[in-house]
Amino acid sequence: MSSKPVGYITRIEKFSACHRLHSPFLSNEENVIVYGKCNNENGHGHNYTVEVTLRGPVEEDTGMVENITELKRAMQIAIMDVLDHKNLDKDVPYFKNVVSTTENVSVFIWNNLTLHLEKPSLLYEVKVHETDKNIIAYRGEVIEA
Ligand SMILES: Nc1nc2c(c(=O)[nH]1)N=C([C@H](O)[C@H](O)COP(=O)(O)OP(=O)(O)OP(=O)(O)O)CN2
Ligand SMILES: [Zn+2]
Repeated sequence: MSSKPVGYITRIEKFSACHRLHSPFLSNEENVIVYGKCNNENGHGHNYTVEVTLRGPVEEDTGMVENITELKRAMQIAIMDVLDHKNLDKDVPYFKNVVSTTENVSVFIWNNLTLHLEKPSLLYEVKVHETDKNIIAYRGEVIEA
């Protein structure tokens, strides 16, 4: 029986976007209490950093888990083309009824990458830095509610 080493490859992209944290499930008063300054009616902006990690065997023939050029291509389509320089709430249909928290931005990116990666089963983690201090990761896990 043969075995292959398992590698993790990560690529980073940065995008700028604005948004407003406002839940349709809460009253205006509740939104102010929950989101504070982030509920500002005219929104606010971030310079987001996204780290996407693929996990898989280091293939003997190529020496790679996946060609980073392929990851770069998929991230351009699934992240940059749809989120960079956008108003998340108004320009991205997914966020019409989904609050544009960094958790949900991470889930959106994960879902979109699975549609555009040549080998979506390699997707291991999406990590989004909303600010230098606020960082959220999603690994495609769900919990039955
Ligand atoms: N669980 C989450 N909490 C919060 C989110 C989020 O996406 N998920 N988002 C926000 C706001 O969007 C807000 O913009 C965060 O910015 P801010 O508080 O200014 O960021 P910092 O903590 O880095 O800034 P300080 O310098 O520490 O004030 C809020 N919560
Ligand atoms: Zn914000």
